[in-house]
Amino acid sequence: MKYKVKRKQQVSKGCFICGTENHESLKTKFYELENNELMSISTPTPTHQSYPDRMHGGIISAILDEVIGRSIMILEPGAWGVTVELNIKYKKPVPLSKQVKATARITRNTRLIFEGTGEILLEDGTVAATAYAKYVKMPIEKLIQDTGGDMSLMIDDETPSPEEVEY
Ligand SMILES: CCCCCCCCCCCCCCCC(=O)SCCNC(=O)CCNC(=O)[C@H](O)C(C)(C)COP(=O)(O)OP(=O)(O)OC[C@H]1O[C@@H](n2cnc3c(N)ncnc32)[C@H](O)[C@@H]1OP(=O)(O)O
Repeated sequence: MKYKVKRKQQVSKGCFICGTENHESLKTKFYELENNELMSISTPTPTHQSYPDRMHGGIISAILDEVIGRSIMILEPGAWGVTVELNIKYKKPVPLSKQVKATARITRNTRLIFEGTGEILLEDGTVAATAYAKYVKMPIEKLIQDTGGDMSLMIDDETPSPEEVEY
């Protein structure tokens, strides 16, 4: 099905997944969709390899962690959390030579925690990995207190976004 992109999420400067100023980052972009799911698009490089032309399982897990963790912002803008549980099932190899898409949604949201599920999708729509994750909510002020509360570490994504996505 096709879904309209409602909003591009901000990215950060230093994060391993979305950091624009982190040379090893996947430079992942995040798109909030009309069905209240989040889609991420990542651009892997040889840095992210396990076996030749196969994305490392730890990197796959990091993408899923972030795309699920960011899905809370669709339901509750301004909410943040830290991962306390993450379960991944690897079903197909993920090639390094192509962009990698992931989708996620929140399945439970309480005052203290949230949970969600996500998938890595290959170009033909095949599900290459699935994930369940749980997060403990934490105010952003606490998460960035060691930087002196520098919110300029989060920046707008200036790259063009698709108007709609299909999966
Ligand atoms: C401005 C720049 C920003 C840039 C940003 C860019 C990136 C944007 C990313 C956004 C998306 C994020 C995606 C990746 C997010 C990570 O990768 S976070 C990194 C990995 N995770 C961590 O570092 C968490 C490490 N764990 C901890 O820090 C501590 O265990 C916690 C979670 C703070 C809990 O601390 P604690 O001392 O155990 O506290 P405790 O009092 O026992 O528990 C507090 C509450 O937490 C709950 N809790 C704790 N553990 C659990 C559990 N496993 N299950 C259920 N509830 C639990 C309990 O309900 C408890 O509540 P009460 O029972 O007291 O009512």
